[in-house]
Amino acid sequence: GVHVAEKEAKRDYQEVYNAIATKIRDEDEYDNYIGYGPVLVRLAWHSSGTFDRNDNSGGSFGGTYRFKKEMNDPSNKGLQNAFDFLRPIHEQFPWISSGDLYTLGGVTAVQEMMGPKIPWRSGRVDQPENTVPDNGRLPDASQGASYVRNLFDRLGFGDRETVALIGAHALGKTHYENSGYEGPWGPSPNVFTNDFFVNLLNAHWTLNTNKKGVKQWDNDQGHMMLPTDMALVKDPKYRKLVEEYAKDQDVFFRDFSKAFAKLLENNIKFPDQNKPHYFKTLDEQDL
Ligand code: HEM
Ligand SMILES: Cc1cnc2ccccc2c1N
Repeated sequence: GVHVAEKEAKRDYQEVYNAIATKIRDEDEYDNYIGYGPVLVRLAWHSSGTFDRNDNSGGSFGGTYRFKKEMNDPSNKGLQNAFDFLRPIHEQFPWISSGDLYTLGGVTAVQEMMGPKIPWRSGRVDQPENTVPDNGRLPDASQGASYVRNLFDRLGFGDRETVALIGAHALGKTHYENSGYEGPWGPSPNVFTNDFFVNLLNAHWTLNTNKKGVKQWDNDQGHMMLPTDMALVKDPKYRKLVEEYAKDQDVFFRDFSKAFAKLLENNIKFPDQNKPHYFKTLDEQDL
């Protein structure tokens, strides 16, 4: 059922943001100098993407990613790097819940990679191991548009929100050892832009079977797209949205911010007194 967030305690969440942001800035060598930003965004998404609106199960509230059943979900391969990155932050701020930490990690990463401000509320409460949702709720990259539409409908999202959210694939890369997909990263692996949409529309894509026997789309500049990425330009309704975001990065940023905040808060009711935080970036604080 829907969880009720606990009333916000007198805590300095900007301090936690700054600790995460400083660590992202310092540890820049991870993944061939992409850094930890993208994998932190993916952890926030995967810890929230287990939500099912049909029975109000899953979602970020209980921080259940910390249990091995969820951590070992094949869809979560590679996220251990984000979990290990956040461990010393959790030791420094033991009062923060796992769910708040995983989602705050994603918000910090988006903003420090020059993405839009993401409003964030605290109050998630760790839940016990017997509340871990079943594996298999996170999306399969080999599928087409109708699968994507159904999966994001289960998460409570329409077409606009779905296309905006998948725009996060401008960040980071795929890794053979995690998902069986491989590709040198996109044009801006650690800077949040609308490049994913521009790339989708402008490059010449060919479908190949990679050395792991997995089908993926490759282009002449060495970038790749997943089948579910390509579905966004094959489906006429999705394609309209891809064109809109490729033309106007500000509209993409506005829609992404709303959808990402909603994703991180699915299945949670927040008390009115828990106002959304709009965190300052390190640059904005001259740190
Ligand atoms: C149809 C929906 C989606 C599918 C099938 C999908 C699938 C994948 C796959 C297969 C990878 C590569 C993982 C690896 O090999 O390390 C990946 C990476 C990533 N995904 Fe998605 N994803 C989806 C939606 C999203 C959404 C909604 C977000 C965030 C809002 C997101 C953020 C990321 C990021 C940031 C990475 C890069 C991680 C890294 O560089 O380590 N994805 N995704
Ligand atoms: C350019 C591009 C396309 N698709 C992706 C899917 C997952 C992760 C990264 C991606 C990426 N950089």
